[in-house]
Amino acid sequence: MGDWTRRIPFKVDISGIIQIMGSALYSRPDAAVRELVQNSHDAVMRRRQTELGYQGRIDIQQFPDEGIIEFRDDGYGLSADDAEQYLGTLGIGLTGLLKGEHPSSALPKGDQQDLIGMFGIGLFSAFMLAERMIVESRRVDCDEAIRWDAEGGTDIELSSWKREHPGTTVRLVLKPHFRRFAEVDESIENVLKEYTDFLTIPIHLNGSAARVNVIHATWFDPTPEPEAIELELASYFDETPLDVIPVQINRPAISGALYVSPQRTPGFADEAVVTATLRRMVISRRLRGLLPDWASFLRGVLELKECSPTASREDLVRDENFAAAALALESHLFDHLEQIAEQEPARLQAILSWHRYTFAGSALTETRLRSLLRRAYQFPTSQGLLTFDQILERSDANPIFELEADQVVWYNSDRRQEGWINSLFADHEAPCVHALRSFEESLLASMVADSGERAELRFASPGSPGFAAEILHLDDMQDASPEWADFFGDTEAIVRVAAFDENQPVMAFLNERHELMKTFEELKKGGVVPAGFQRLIDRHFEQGEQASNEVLLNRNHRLVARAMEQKTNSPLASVLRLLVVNALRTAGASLPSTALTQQQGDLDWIADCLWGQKS
Ligand SMILES: Nc1ncnc2c1ncn2[C@@H]1O[C@H](COP(=O)(O)OP(=O)(O)OP(=O)(O)O)[C@@H](O)[C@H]1O
Repeated sequence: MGDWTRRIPFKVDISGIIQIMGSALYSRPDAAVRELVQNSHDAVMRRRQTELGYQGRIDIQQFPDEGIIEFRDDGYGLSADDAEQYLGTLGIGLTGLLKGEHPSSALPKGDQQDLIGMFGIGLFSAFMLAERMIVESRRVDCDEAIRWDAEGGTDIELSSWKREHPGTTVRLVLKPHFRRFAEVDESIENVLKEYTDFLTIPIHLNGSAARVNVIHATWFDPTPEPEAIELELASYFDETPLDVIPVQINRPAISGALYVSPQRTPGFADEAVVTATLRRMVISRRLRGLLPDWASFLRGVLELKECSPTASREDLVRDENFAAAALALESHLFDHLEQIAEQEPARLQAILSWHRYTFAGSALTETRLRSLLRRAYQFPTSQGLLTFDQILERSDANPIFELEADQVVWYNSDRRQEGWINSLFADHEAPCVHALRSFEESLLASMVADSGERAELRFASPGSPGFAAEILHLDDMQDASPEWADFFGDTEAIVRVAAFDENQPVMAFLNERHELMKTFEELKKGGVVPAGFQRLIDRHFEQGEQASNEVLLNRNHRLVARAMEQKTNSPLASVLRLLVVNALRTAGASLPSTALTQQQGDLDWIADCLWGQKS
């Protein structure tokens, strides 16, 4: 056989496609209810555009005995041609053409923007629930009505029909295992509440005078009352907003409202969850990825006019319009928060303290958030709660001691030292920040780094430059000699000597990193350390700062002075070591077991010297 070429057309297996539409495109069978309501909505909207004073309504009627459910509207209706062209053509709907979504559309894109449909496939979702679908319709400008009758995949029967008023009735003869949609009110009510609450067209179930979709959705109005938004959000989401953020963005067009949830989210790995609507039809109640990661405490409803739904209308397409909406929302949120930082700082502080961990954690990577937090996030300090800007203002470095830094920010990270550090800083203009909660130390470090090269963060401990001179007013501090350092070795503390208040022999300073390391070692002894925990610890120590407790011996104290004049094997040296161990333990340090054994040895040695060796 020679070479050959043949042009073949793409082929479509209609019944196969309909089968897929009915089983795999939508994640839930009740999506068909939404699609049919949406078609009625569009028909009513079209008629509203042509007839002044016409309101329109949608009726859903269940016939439990027959296993039938009907969707009725008094909207624009269909002519015989419309029905032939659009009802049975997969992929083309008049709605999409009217909106200019389809390539063959004659209309400029942008007209008819109140209509929801666009793909020309939604009607077929009915075959998820139904084995047969009958559409009866009369177009507003036609005298004759039509009847369109189809079973999934077979030929469609189109015939003339009688109908008094314009509008459309879609009748579904349900598959046996979906008969509940004809029998149970709630099965329909729940779907309607989930998707259609915000539609402006009233929907009535089984002839009831009350509409099923009742939400006013003030937040979609062009100039809504803030109080009304707050009340409606509270009733819709069933929680009290801590702060309401109305959203009216023109480009890209987004409207709605967000609010700060009073629920503390478990961690900042969580995402904000918003209800997204398109032409007021709910697309998703858990839309992710739209709000910035740090805004996980936000909830709300947003109409995203320029975003596109996926074909199943269960999510939004992550395209450039979605990205633009996300960007605009982030900027809107910042503008809002920055505005309340200016106008109502107390309110912002209340929000920050409620969602402290989320804000502080996220501000580590978000510079704009961090600069907002500088003005609003309150750190506990030796002078009470202060924002970073207030801390920096009070932390001017003393030019006599500091050549390299304009500001020195002191911090303590160990809760047990809070009172002790406060007493040391009591007569200082500079506060000491107690960075006690997780992230606060890193947040503080990032804020100091943001303040320029001439701002420094220092640990409030004698090992830090300037601490002894500036804070303790000690200008003679020295390291203990190697012999003495070795003598105190088992305490694992760095020992220094200086002259201070003669009644206080020893000062002890805890180092939180050291203490953490000890806890970690204990854990290790007890068994395997979980990998995640190990990584956390490693990261914590990566910052590479010293990790030792510190002790200052007072050379003004009689006993210390005498002891240090002698050798380390003198009984007085052992007394001194007992004082050091005691000071560390009083401060809350965890000491190695060798130091505790040594304490017993020291006591025995002192007793031997006083009273002679035990016989
Ligand atoms: N109740 C109705 N009244 C008038 N026309 C209707 C009605 N239901 C369907 N149609 C017509 O049938 C077409 C196809 O409907 P279908 O639901 O398949 O697609 P669509 O609504 O256009 O788009 P999508 O797939 O995005 O929902 C519609 O565009 C509309 O012209």
